Amino acid sequence: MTDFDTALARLLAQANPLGSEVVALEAASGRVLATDLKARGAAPRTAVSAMDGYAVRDVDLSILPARLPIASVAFAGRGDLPVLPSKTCVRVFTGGPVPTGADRVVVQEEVGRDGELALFATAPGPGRHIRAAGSDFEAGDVLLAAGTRLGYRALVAAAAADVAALSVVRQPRIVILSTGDELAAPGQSLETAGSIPESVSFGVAALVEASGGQVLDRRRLADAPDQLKAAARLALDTADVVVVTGGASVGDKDYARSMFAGFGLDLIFSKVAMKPGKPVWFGRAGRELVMGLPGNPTSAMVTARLFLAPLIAGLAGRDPAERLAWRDMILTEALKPCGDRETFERGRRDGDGVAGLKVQDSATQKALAGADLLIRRRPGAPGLPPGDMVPVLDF
Ligand SMILES: Nc1nc2c(c(=O)[nH]1)N[C@H]1C(S)=C(S)[C@@H](COP(=O)(O)OP(=O)(O)OC[C@H]3O[C@@H](n4cnc5c(N)ncnc54)[C@H](O)[C@@H]3O)O[C@H]1N2
Ligand code: MOO
Repeated sequence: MTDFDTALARLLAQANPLGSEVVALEAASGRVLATDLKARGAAPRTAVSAMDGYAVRDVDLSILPARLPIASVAFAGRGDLPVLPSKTCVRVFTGGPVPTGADRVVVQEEVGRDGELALFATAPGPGRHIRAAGSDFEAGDVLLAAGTRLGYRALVAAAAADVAALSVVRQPRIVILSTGDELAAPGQSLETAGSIPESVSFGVAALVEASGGQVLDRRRLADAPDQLKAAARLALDTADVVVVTGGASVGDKDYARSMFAGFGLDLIFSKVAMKPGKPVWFGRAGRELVMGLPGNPTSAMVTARLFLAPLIAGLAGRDPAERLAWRDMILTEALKPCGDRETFERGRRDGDGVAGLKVQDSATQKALAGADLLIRRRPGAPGLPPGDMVPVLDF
């Protein structure tokens, strides 16, 4: 049996970004840049006005009041640079090009009008209201470095670089195989004696997607070795990571590992000294990674959260450590002593603190829904009173 930290270290050694691919900007949300993103052009390309008003030379306002004819109008989108003849002004709007020679834009609230004449009665304030060409960025500037996750703010910068497509880390493709004769599609289990709704793959798929992966396929499989082998072959042909649920333990029909044996499965760890989730295993079959999750739903989700989420994040080019951000939180209720296996107790937020759930059964599905935190407990740790600090992870 491998201890938890060793298993995690071995897993993280495999959690490296996959290759890159080019995607349209529209499809880039949440992806990770594979290369630096440089601006095609400067922003702004010419000096533009920051306000609606009148572009003027200071010398033309040296005697006040001043009356200046409006030489032309510059809305945002005007393609040529306006000319500012001496002793005139140019009517400008926010984002419109400011003529060369203009010292400032006087905001329109400070300017009167008499037909095509603009009337300047008072000295303008200190603001010039001009955004210089290239003041945001110059052509060729790196706007986003390789490794940047394209969240909603970064996407604005990416679009501003004036590119239509981006080189991003390839999204890991995942196939989930749920094994067990007893499994039925939700909505159909009551119709067959002995069957139960297959629940785990729904949680695993959502966790994979939240971690940056793409679920290609999800299959329910009976405990029939030939069928399992065929499904393993198909999954390895299409996926980067195959996740198998159930059949991880020592039962007579626990085939999860053996179904990959013919495809060169090399185990990286198998059985971890943790509770719940002891039967979790991880390996490589050729270029593909395979993870076996225990069938008990809470065990499956705890191990998926602790091992699968950082693995997918790392393959997707994200920092796996983001998915392992343990922090200390105050206990609001006492905790019992920990047994001899490292334990990931399910907890819930309780005000600013955390309380362990009453139900700690690894098969529970109802209590799982309310378990928003994991509390990490070292083997042999003593019971703890309310007020003590414990390490927690968002679950
Ligand atoms: N003699 C031993 N028995 C067991 C051991 C052991 O070490 N020695 N380990 C126990 C532990 S710990 C766990 S966890 C379970 C996990 O075993 P498996 O991975 O082989 O899981 P199954 O036997 O296939 O299923 C366990 C349980 O979960 C239900 N299940 C399975 N898949 C799903 C699914 N996709 N959706 C919903 N429910 C599922 C299944 O019906 C079983 O009730 O083994 C212990 N036994
Ligand atoms: O350790 Mo199992 O994964 O709890 O029931």
